[in-house]
Amino acid sequence: MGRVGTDSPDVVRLWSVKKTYRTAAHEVIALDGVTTGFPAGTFTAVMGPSGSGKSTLLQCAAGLDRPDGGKIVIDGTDLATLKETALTVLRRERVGFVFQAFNLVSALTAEQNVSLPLRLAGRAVASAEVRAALARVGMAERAGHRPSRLSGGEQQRVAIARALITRPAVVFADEPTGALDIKASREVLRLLRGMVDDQGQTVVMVTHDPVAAAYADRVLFLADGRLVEELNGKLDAESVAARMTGLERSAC
Ligand SMILES: Nc1ncnc2c1ncn2[C@@H]1O[C@H](COP(=O)(O)OP(=O)(O)OP(=O)(O)O)[C@@H](O)[C@H]1O
Repeated sequence: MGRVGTDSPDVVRLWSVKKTYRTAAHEVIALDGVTTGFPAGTFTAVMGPSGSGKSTLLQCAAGLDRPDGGKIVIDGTDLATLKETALTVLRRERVGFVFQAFNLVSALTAEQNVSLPLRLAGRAVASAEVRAALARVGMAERAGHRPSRLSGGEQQRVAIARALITRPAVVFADEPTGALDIKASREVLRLLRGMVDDQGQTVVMVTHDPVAAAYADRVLFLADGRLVEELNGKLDAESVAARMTGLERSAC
């Protein structure tokens, strides 16, 4: 595998990443030369107007989609050096995903959903480990429930336990609170924040919500496929919202 130098503190790094979608009628430049890194143990939010390339950035950075230019390194491995099977293995073992729609398997209990990534990776499933993962997200009592018997917030907490069970190098979350009410959203954001603070997890989250973004250590702003600004340090929802409004106005 194409391991590269590990002197970078970034768990994921992108250099001049480009992605163009071509249809018969037209072509869209979704990412137009994005260079950035996601340092270990940090929480990054990605924001930007609709169509600015946020999901494409996340898909490429997570190895779910291939860019057509530039370079992406996850946990020391240059993704361009991996064939599809090796890329699938890297995603399964080194990357955790949390989606807006939870994406739990409806026929499986919470406990079975959380153990699924271990089974897929051919690893031994220790029931105590799975129970501990559910306990960390406050779902120990509901381990035997199927998703249909859980609220949206509870399903997302199970999805977070599932994302963490393989001890991934990085967790990518695409609008993880997009389908939740305010209370459930806050619980999910507190969990993501806690994963970073308590376990040194690296989290990258796409969101439209300035309140959600303010839980992060840093906010990247995309416009027309380019990184146009970054906020760091002590973030508050008002300043994130003000920056977003500025970007949306200039996108009109
Ligand atoms: N599979 C695809 N085929 C063609 N064009 C696409 C495809 N996926 C995305 N695009 C286009 O690429 C651009 C970036 O899309 P992307 O979904 O990454 O933006 P986004 O910032 O996540 O948007 P939103 O906030 O609305 O989800 C948009 O113009 C979109 O229409």
